[in-house]
This record gives sequence, structure tokens and C-alpha cells, in this order.
Amino acid sequence: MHKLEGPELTAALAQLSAWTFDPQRHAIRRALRFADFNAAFGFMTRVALEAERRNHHPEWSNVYHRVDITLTTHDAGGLTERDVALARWIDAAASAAGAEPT
Ligand SMILES: C[C@H](O)[C@H](O)[C@H]1CNC2=NC(N)=NC(=O)C2=N1
Repeated sequence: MHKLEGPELTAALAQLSAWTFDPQRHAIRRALRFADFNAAFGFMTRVALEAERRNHHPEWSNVYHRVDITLTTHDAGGLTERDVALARWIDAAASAAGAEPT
């Protein structure tokens, strides 16, 4: 799994419009807001189980109805296809859980 750079990175980011690239961490971030804590934590539970299936885990924090997620690949020292794929999975799960557009 290699770190995405140059045109590969640009192409990946173009598909992830809800995410912000952090050049410092070579990571992508997304802030999510749900109806309430129950919805937020239910979403986190589903993401956690999928992360375990993929052996690829988010860095995240939760305050009541908000979930902030950072994705990067520690083993590669930056963003890889694993992050892109998990971000797309997260986008679908967030929509299904009624996440509000931020
Ligand atoms: C041994 C290594 O920690 C594992 O292969 C997995 C666990 N989950 C992981 N998650 C993330 N985000 N990056 C990794 O490099 C990673 N490695």
C-alpha cells in the first residue's frame, strides 16, 4: 500500500468532496453532525465494525451529536487507497444515518 502523491492524490481528493486534506498529517478529515448522540454513536458503532473488518481504523472524536474523523495510513506515513475506500464507505454510512451536511 503506497502513499498517494501528485496526480493520484489529486484524483483521490476529487472524489471525496466532503473531506478536507490536511497536508501536515497527509490525511483527510470530515466533521459530521447527527440528530443526537444516539444517532452519532450508532454510526460510530457501524464504522468501528467495518474498520475492524478492513483492519483499517479511523482517528476520531465524538462530542454528543458530532463526530470528527481523520483518515490516514500509519503504515504508509500518509493517505492511501485504504483511506479513500474507507472514506467512501463512511460517506454512505453517514448519509444512511441522517448526517447533516456541514
Ligand atoms: C499492524 C497494523 O497496525 C495494522 O495492520 C493496521 C491496523 N489499522 C490501521 N489503521 C490505519 N489507519 N492505518 C494503519 O496503518 C493500520 N494498520
